[in-house]
Amino acid sequence: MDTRTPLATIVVAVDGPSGSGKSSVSRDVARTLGLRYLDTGAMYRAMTWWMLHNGIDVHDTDAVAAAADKPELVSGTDPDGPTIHADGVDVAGPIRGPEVTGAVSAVSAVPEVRARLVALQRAVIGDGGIVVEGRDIGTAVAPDAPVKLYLTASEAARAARRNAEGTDPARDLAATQADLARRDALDSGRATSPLSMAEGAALVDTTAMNREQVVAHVLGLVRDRLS
Ligand SMILES: Nc1ncnc2c1ncn2[C@@H]1O[C@H](COP(=O)(O)OP(=O)(O)OP(=O)(O)O)[C@@H](O)[C@H]1O
Ligand SMILES: Nc1ccn([C@H]2C[C@H](O)[C@@H](COP(=O)(O)O)O2)c(=O)n1
Repeated sequence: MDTRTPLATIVVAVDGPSGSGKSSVSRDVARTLGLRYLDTGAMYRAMTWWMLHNGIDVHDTDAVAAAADKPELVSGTDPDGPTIHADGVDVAGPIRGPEVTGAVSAVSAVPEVRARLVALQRAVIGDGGIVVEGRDIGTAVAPDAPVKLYLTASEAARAARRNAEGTDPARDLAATQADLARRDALDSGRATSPLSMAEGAALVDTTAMNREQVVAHVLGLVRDRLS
């Protein structure tokens, strides 16, 4: 069977733990190939921002479930400038703050939230031509994607990369590493669509690779599947 796919309809599914390089590598790959780019983590963060902004207790599963269909969430897919709006508000900045980061795993574990966002993600994917990154893209959102990747790196490497971003110079490496480990455990341990490597996915351990090397490797894997 010929499993090659035209570039215009390809779906590249990229999963992996926090800080493994999913967003940066996916954006570079999409930009290079002229594909769209979808950051599904930003959608879970925007949902979480909306819950906090509207006074919903993010640890009250019933309250989160009841509100899951309320926010209007719109994702822009230009890899040069991805956007995310909740009820018309540009939330790209606030969703990266500590309040949302601390609450997003709890909100993401609620099945009604996942069902809503998976439906939105599939609508954005449409006929393809896109790189989609998150935690469950190859396992749940687009299991038939022609290219499925699982990016990972050691916890120490991922923490060092996060700290090198310098957004919080006071933060020490051990605290960053502990936060990554906490979020990985919650994301891998939840009952619905836990973070795991999809069947047929290529494992890319980026611990000893720089960003350019990872992008070149991934571009090779994608080009192998193009018709
Ligand atoms: N191979 C690499 N070597 C060194 N630094 C890298 C590499 N890949 C990505 N980075 C850097 O590591 C940081 C984390 O990468 P990125 O945000 O892409 O990870 P992520 O998997 O999308 O994380 P999250 O799931 O938390 O959003 C960024 O500053 C990025 O530039
Ligand atoms: N497909 C996805 C994407 C993200 N999440 C959750 C789990 C993450 O901790 C959180 C934030 O994602 P990030 O911005 O760090 O990539 O969103 C998920 O459950 N499924």
